Amino acid sequence: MRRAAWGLAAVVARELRARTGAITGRRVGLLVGSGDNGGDALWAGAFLRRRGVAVDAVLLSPDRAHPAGLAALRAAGGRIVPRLGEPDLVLDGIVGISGHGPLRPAAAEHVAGIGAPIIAVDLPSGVDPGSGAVQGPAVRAALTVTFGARKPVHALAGESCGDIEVVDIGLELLSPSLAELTDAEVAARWPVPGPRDHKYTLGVTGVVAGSARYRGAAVLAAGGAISSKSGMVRCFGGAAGAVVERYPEALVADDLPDPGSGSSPRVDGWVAGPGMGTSEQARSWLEAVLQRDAPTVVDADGLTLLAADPSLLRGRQAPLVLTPHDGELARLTGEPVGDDRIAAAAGASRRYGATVLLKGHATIIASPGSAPMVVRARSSWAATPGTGDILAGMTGALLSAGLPAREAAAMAAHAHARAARIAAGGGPADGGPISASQLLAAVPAAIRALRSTQ
Ligand SMILES: NC(=O)C1=CN([C@@H]2O[C@H](COP(=O)(O)OP(=O)(O)OC[C@H]3O[C@@H](n4cnc5c(N)ncnc54)[C@H](OP(=O)(O)O)[C@@H]3O)[C@@H](O)[C@H]2O)[C@@H](O)CC1
Ligand SMILES: Nc1ncnc2c1ncn2[C@@H]1O[C@H](COP(=O)(O)OP(=O)(O)O)[C@@H](O)[C@H]1O
Repeated sequence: MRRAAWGLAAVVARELRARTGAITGRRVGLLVGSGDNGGDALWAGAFLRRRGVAVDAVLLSPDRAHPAGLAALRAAGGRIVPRLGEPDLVLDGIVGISGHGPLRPAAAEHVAGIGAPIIAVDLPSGVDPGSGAVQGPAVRAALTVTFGARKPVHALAGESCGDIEVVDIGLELLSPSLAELTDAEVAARWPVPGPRDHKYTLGVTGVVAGSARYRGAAVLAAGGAISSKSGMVRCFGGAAGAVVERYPEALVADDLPDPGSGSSPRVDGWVAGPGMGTSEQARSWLEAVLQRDAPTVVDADGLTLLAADPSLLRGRQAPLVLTPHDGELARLTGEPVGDDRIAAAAGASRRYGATVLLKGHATIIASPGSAPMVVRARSSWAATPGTGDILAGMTGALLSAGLPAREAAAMAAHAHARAARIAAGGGPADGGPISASQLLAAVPAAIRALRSTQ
């Protein structure tokens, strides 16, 4: 605990200097709960006293405050107070990762009275450690300091956690229960043509998308596939004309050829659903795609059709990726997504025997038999119509290149989020509004940026 608290105190001292220009003479308030999390805050307070910081602590359960931490703070000249005055920074040591439920009323009252930035110890108290859900009063931190490794809550509740800082405590940690690819890992797996490659060797992507009503969805899905890698893209459906107008490189047809006809063109991975509607025609196209022995992404209207008739998957063996938003996941499972998005995605994954990519600010990827993965968007500018159609195309392009379903989904979401940030012109100020077309135009730049990390 002392090693963790030492690291925590070092971060607090750094933040004090960055935010106020000094350490000595500044004021730090501690909100201290009954567990080890409170102990970390108390010990950190004791270390900060040695650097000339005035430290006041509110004990939310005075009888159960960590005895050694409390003794150390008192010995170092820290004060126990009924309320925090006007500190420069506050440490939230109310509850740690064994906490549950929103802040209790007394803690909530103290938190509501704080005007200073809050540094959360391990996680912002009141946020559910497993799901990241905020179901009542909770701390909203400027910075969260955690120990040893990030935990799922840090990805799932990014807005409550603020920036995340991991303090090394020299322990051999178990592998995280929620995996996340780094930029370099995505870049290393991205399909890149070599000297012996040609237009067929990186995989042909088939896109069944669009209708008279949703012409744009076909253009965006095809564009997502075309922009993600070299290799051929074939588009089928009621908006094929719109696709080829925008992308002369796409091979298009109004109908899906019968696989038994002999004239069926080669396709190594499919995308089915964006904008294709839920007509009888759309259903029969989805059925035809799902009967083929090639990896497939089902998105949008394809998910609605699948939810209405799961027997469309009968006999299917080839890899399948489903890319629902919350509404579509609810259709697939028959119940609302709820607060535990990992459990919801994992449940659908088991039910359909598929990799499920549940879209959102934290996108969850659940695959049968594997640890769930998360992709953090780090910006919310992608929340605009048509961006999901692009993601479906990108995922299909990676599947057709031969990547396993779970990796293809996580890599596509990772590059998609990067493209959104590039298009928004981010930086510390987070940029400004984008349309789906602008996100699509930034996909090659996102891949270049990822590859430059290698
Ligand atoms: N330019 C084009 O051509 C474009 C064409 N597009 C195409 O349009 C077709 C319809 O797609 P769609 O997703 O808009 O409608 P649909 O599946 O009926 O569900 C919508 C309902 O679900 C719910 N909902 C809950 N959570 C949600 C969430 N996180 N994100 C979104 N919705 C959420 C919400 O209900 P609520 O919870 O508000 O009651 C909402 O009313 C599809 O083929 C798509 O490809 C679009 O891509 C846009 C660009
Ligand atoms: N608040 C948000 N923050 C970050 N990304 C978001 C947010 N809301 C949606 N997205 C992303 O935008 C895309 C929206 O997809 P979707 O809902 O299918 O839209 P559409 O059907 O209009 O294409 C997904 O990639 C999703 O992860």
